[in-house]
Amino acid sequence: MTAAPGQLAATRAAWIAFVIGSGFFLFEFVARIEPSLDTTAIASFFGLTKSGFGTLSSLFFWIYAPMQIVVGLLLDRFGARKFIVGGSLCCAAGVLLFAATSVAGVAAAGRVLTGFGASFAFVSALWLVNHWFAPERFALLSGAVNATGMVGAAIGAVLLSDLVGTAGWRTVFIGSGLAGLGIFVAALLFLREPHSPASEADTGAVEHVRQSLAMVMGNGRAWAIAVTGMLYYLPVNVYAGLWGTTELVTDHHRAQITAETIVSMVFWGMALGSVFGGWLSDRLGHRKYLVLGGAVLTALAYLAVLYLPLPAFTEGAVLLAGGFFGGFQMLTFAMAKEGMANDVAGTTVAFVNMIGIAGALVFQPLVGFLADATGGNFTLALATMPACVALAALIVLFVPEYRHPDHVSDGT
Ligand SMILES: N[C@@H](Cc1c[nH]cn1)C(=O)NCC(=O)O
Repeated sequence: MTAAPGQLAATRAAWIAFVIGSGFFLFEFVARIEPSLDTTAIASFFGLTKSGFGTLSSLFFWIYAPMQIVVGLLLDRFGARKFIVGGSLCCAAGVLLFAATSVAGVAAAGRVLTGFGASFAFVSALWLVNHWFAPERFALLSGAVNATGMVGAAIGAVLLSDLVGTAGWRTVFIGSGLAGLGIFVAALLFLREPHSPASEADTGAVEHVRQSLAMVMGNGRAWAIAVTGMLYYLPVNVYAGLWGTTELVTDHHRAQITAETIVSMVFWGMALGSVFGGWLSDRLGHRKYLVLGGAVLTALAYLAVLYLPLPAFTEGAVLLAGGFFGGFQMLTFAMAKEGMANDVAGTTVAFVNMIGIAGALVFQPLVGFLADATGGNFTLALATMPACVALAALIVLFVPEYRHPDHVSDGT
């Protein structure tokens, strides 16, 4: 039997939305890490100290984190198209502004604009997956969105580092800003709005915010899953994203480049694991015990790397496994969203993401504080990572399995 032309057009529109949503996430992930590609040159160009440069770069997150819930509320009420178009334009404009100025204050405004635009990417991509595709494809496709960001950032960082060395950081920023404008044009021309509760929503803005927040933030199950996701996600931002390399250099006496290579395995593993975990979960039609099992194996992997005297190759292999099973944390988005009505899908995903990011913002300095307090013992300070992931496994054990009728497939 052949598909009707209308169905073919919808399938095409769904995949175009997936590619544009993932492409936007990939672009914003590159934009967020871009200043780290040449910290010394950028700091001296703007006449900044290390701490001044750190503040300039972190402005991205100051706006990105609180915007998450706002983005979720907007998507559920107005749909995704206009926010992906506007968000990608702001993000690209912010990157270009950063590259075009020699005034630190203007660069700071550019960084804020980048973070503001970027805040629409991840949640919008998951919102599009939710509303364009059948419920039993959500875990796989949301895992694929995550993997695009991870792989793109890992490959991009290597390629762009080389390019920064030869062409200079401003050229690289301009190139990536232009790529962001490409996403903007693609969204403007090709992105179609899916059918969703937002298409028919007619509640006033204040009432929409009040009702959606009450539904999501008043739901104990959503909180438990958000905290599970946050604890489970910590090693990615805190170990792999900040302190892991230092721990391997100071406590395991690895060379800097070896330590960086070992730590990068987390991101590769995470890209593979978020797709595989999503595929397996959709195939089994099950989430909870995959999150539980994945979290236990992740905790064991980090414990092994921290405490066993392993050769460098084995450390890399174990962190690849830790990243792989860490990728199963993406299932917390499916679990949370499926427990709620479809008209708060965006707000629910945004809430889980915001709690996850907030956790990293607290734990990055906390691990630094613990390392200082223990006389520079990073192994002990980072033992909080497997402990938190094990706690995530314990919490999810008590989360009831529930699927809202909105997320039961009608077979189409
Ligand atoms: N995987 C998420 C973060 C998360 C939050 N809770 C569980 N995981 C992610 O990568 N989000 C992208 C972002 O930085 O917004």
